[in-house]
Amino acid sequence: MTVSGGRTGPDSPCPAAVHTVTPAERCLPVSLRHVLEGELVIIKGGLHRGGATEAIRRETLTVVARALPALDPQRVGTSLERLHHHADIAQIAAIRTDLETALRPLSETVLHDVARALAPQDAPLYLGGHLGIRVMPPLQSIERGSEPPALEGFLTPRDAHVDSWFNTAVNSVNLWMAVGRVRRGNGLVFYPAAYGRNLSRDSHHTLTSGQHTGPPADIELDAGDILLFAGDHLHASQPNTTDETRFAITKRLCLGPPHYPRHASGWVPYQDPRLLGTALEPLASIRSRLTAGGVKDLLRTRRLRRADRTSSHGVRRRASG
Ligand SMILES: O=C(O)CCC(=O)C(=O)O
Ligand SMILES: [Fe+2]
Repeated sequence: MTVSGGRTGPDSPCPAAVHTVTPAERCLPVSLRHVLEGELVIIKGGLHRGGATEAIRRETLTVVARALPALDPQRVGTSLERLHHHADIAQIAAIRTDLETALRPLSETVLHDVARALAPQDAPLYLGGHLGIRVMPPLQSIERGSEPPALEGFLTPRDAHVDSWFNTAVNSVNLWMAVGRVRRGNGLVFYPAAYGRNLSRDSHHTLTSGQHTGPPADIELDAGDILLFAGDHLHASQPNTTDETRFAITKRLCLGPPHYPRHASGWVPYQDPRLLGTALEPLASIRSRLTAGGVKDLLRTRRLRRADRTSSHGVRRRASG
């Protein structure tokens, strides 16, 4: 693991507080309270537990083979990092979308496994429904103007932001799992000096310029490492200037019941895993639903359903009339 900073601006390199832990058989010695206080934690090889890294890569290769039937599987081999040599940006976008379905069960299993190994903490854990499949090809392999819109942070880089500006709880911890290796030039950067500060953003939910954030720190990971960070750490994708496609998966959990910011643009549920597999399972996400964000989301969904029904009625009437 390497942490370095000072890529831009006049600030001197900022040593991010990074703590590396090696997982023991059943337990991960990590304080999520410290993570929420700003510590960045790398669980070395955390995704290798139960063979998850290999299983994810295998499943991904199956999806790639299905999406690119003309491609000789030998040519991709096991090297997902070379995906951009075989597929253009539209094909990579389609593969990424397919992976959202193909990798969902495995990612859930990993989240539950990591959460079990992290317990006990000083508050119960709530597990997020979010799944981020982040496949980022080198920028130079993307023809200008051909990037699919609305995939910032998932296919193309996302500028500096904190996660609760989107749909995440303010007390959520991001499990950023490196499926392939992450190097300087294709990973994430953090602005540790900005943590906990009141930051302003634009309508695109990214940081407005001119605010003091201190120097960025970037982090290198080996395939299979899991980086834990507070979602409200200011962070950004590094535009991929390497010659490798970078692949990470994100899941999230909360320490204690989720708290949503008032001005979030969306909402995701978090489940109480203690209720899963019991008669109370239907109530597992109640703590997140009975919040202002959850109620707003319910009303929004109802409105959309009603609008959908009205327009399909209209279509039927028009069609039959
Ligand atoms: O992987 C990336 O480049 C963006 C990740 C991110 O913003 C997140 O996981 O919250
Ligand atoms: Fe983020």
